Amino acid sequence: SREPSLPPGPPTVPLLGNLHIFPTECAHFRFTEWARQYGGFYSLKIGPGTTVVLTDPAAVKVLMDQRSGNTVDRPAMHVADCVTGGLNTVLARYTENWRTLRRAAHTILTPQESRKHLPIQQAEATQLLHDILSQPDGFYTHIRRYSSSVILSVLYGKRAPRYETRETTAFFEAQHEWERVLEPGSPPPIDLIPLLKYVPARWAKWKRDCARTRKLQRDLYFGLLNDTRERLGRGEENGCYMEEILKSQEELGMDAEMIGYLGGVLIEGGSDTTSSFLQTLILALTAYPEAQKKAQEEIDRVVGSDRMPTLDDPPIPASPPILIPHSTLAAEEYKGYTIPKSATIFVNVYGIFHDPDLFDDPETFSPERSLLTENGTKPGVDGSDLRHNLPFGVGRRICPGIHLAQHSINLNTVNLIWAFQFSPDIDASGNPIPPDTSAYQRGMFTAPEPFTAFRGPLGRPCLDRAMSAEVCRCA
Ligand code: HEM
Repeated sequence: SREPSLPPGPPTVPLLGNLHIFPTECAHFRFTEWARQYGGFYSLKIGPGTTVVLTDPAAVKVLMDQRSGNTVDRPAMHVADCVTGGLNTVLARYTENWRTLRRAAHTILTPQESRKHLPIQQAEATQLLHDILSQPDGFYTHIRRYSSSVILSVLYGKRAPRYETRETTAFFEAQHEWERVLEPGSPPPIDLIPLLKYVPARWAKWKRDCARTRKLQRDLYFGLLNDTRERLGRGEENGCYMEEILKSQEELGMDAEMIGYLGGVLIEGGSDTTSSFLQTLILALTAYPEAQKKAQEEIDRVVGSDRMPTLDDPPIPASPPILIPHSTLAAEEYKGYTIPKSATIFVNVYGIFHDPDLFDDPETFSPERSLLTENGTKPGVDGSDLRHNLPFGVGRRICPGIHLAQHSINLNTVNLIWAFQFSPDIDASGNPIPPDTSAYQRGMFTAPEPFTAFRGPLGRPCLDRAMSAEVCRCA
């Protein structure tokens, strides 16, 4: 049962607590329903353990940003340790290894360093326009090619000129297996019943899945690292990030194992997040033609037809539904309640940005709301506890790739709206079939289900000129 010192939550049953009603897919919808019932700070009992869900910007600010020293940990995840030996920065506990990996990631991803990668992003963004123009139906995969090519170039100086490039397909294969391993409900509840760790592999499918995923990841991450090391040995530097890390390896206190996984987590962090945002953007533009029209008019006013957009043109925020869970290092007091040590904390970003008390008509895609007030809240409502970059995380765990990601997002958002008209499919009677904006793939790294969107180029003379050039397909 729920301890009296915990914030309220759904009624519990013996032994399981709330485990039997814990959502295993699209958790943000259920988390949001409960928030409307129990408030922005409520608890769930998962067996003997405690989970806290935050859907209140003030609670997020205090507990996750201001008291981040205590909420910086991640919950135990045995399967992640089996696959990466505790060296995946995103899922790692608050250990010395995490601090070392995080420091190293930070050195290349500062605002100044991120600006140096802009020429790569601009070149890849131009190829993205070219690819969509020449093969519109493939826009979904062209976007995935874009994001993995940017991160592979930044890290290893190696492009992915095609979606079928060896490293890209190897990455998507490994990522697919990784997502299956991490999918809630896919492995048995090992973190709740640690005895399950000792079941022999021949009876534990999850162990065989972990071993296969580990091999796929290591083949790719250490293969890329070895290529870089060998290139350095031949004196053929190309100025990529992993060269810097290899050169300052001792100073950073990293061994080869850590460097391999650092590269891996940055490929993972930099690929599907960025592409999911851009796919979501196209989904929203297709479903909300009025919003698309307004954005095009604004871009026409600022950019026009004679030049392509640049990064100084307008920005837009991104939004994953729930942040990666955090965990407490010690008990934490808030509003008269006590969150115990080792409690799991979810920040329900979806629930916050869909709160009708904070936002007018929150279900509607309406970017212009951000022009009315700083965080897009209703006029007269205090939105000062919100942060526009909340979708990138909180406290000491905030996404280190935020600047690189913002450049990709801003550049491609403006490019896509400037260059194309996205519109829904048409049925047999000629009526538009609006895409389902809530159809998202299940799993930890969510993205819209593939959808169709007719798109026509907007007749930009300078786009035509740029597109008539040959696109370099070399790596
Ligand atoms: C639209 C793009 C992106 C979004 C929305 C995004 C979002 C996030 C979020 C929500 C977290 C968890 C923060 C938390 O626990 O509070 C995170 C962590 C992380 N991200 Fe990103 N990210 C993006 C792009 C990138 C890029 C481009 C990179 C690498 C170049 C990257 C690398 C990482 C890493 C390494 C972590 C783990 C941080 C840690 O746990 O210490 N991300 N990201």
